Amino acid sequence: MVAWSDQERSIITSIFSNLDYNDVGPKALIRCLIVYPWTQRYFASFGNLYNADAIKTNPNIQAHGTKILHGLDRAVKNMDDIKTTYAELSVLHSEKLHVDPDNFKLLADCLTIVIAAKMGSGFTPEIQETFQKFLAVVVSALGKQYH
Ligand code: HEM
Repeated sequence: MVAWSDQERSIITSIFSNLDYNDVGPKALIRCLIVYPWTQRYFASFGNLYNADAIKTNPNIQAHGTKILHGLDRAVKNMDDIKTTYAELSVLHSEKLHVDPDNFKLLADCLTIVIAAKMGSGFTPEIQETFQKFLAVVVSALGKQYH
């Protein structure tokens, strides 16, 4: 089990409570699809992903980016049991969507970049340390049902 100090809990809660999910979620997913174009293959049913502009303005991508942030919100609210919280989501990504679990890390990195840009100098190394720990637990939990 992962242990969280009170300080780490308050850092994670405060980062997320200050985020606009409708802004940050789409930006992170858009960045992932442009920077790592092979991730586009999972979104074949989402319509036009022909170039960066098409990806940026695709309403299905925007909606899905927001959905991912709401997915992360569940981990924030269940920090002591992220593994169980994500068991079903892990099965979905593995068995139904066949998403290569390496991609979780790539999306997590894109999210870090978007949040760092938003927070500016407020995204101190200490804040990043806690945020990376949180994302590492999320990525590991999402990969748990792969075999
Ligand atoms: C931080 C990592 C991620 C989180 C928290 C997350 C969360 C979610 C959530 C909440 C859903 C909706 C599940 C449902 O409808 O019940 C979903 C669906 C999906 N995810 Fe992820 N996801 C992550 C990473 C990824 C990555 C890296 C990819 C592919 C590169 C991916 C591809 C998909 C696809 C294709 C769907 C189904 C979309 C649809 O057809 O509506 N996910 N994800």
